[in-house]
Amino acid sequence: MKQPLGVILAGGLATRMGGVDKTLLTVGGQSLLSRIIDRLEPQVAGLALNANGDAARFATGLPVLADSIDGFAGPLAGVLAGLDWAADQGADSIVTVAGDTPFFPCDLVPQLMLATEALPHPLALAATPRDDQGEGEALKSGGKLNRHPTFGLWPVALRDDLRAALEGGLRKVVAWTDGHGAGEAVFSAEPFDPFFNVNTPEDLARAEAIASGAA
Ligand SMILES: Nc1nc2c(ncn2[C@@H]2O[C@H](COP(=O)(O)OP(=O)(O)OP(=O)(O)O)[C@@H](O)[C@H]2O)c(=O)[nH]1
Repeated sequence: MKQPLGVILAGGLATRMGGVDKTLLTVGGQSLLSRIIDRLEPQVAGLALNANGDAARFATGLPVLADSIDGFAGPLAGVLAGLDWAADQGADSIVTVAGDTPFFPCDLVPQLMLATEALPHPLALAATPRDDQGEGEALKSGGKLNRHPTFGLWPVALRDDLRAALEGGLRKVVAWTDGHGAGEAVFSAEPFDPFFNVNTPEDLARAEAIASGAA
């Protein structure tokens, strides 16, 4: 399988953060966007940012992909924008990461690719053990997992299916991935959940503490 392209999802409204661009917030003196680029770039064949509105505000040099589905249809709209871009590039798949999640695993992409080896499509979501059970228990096959719908591997071959689903009103990511037999790549949630994301000012303070080694 070819190395996927990477797409950073930053197309949401960030209402809990007062409508600011969360990717431009800084943690440890570095913007979330720059942290995410540093972590994702070595794992993918090329990168783009999914965001709506004026693209110039990001000033990263990355292509900025706007949603093609009207009315803030959620992260799947960003996945679709990424798949359309990837099709133009002649790529087979993309990996998405959320633009408000600065500590995602450095082996995200290879683990997602491994999780789809025996599947008809390169389609998988990242997951971590649920909080209410021990890590060892959850990592055993059949353990209960939290899936992270913005961290996935998505096949270009399913983009027309995804567009039709979105145009039909589908918004829930796992409803679509479950319908296509998506795999799961399971990551440790210790010492903290690597998919912890910054939704509120309190989350930003926690991210600062993690980055400084205090949490
Ligand atoms: N392209 C796109 N991405 C979205 C949309 N809504 C949310 N996202 C992205 O999906 C991820 C999870 O988003 P949410 O936490 O639901 O929304 P948010 O905008 O981050 O924050 P809230 O408005 O406070 O819920 C983030 O990476 C968002 O940028 C959308 O309508 N379009």
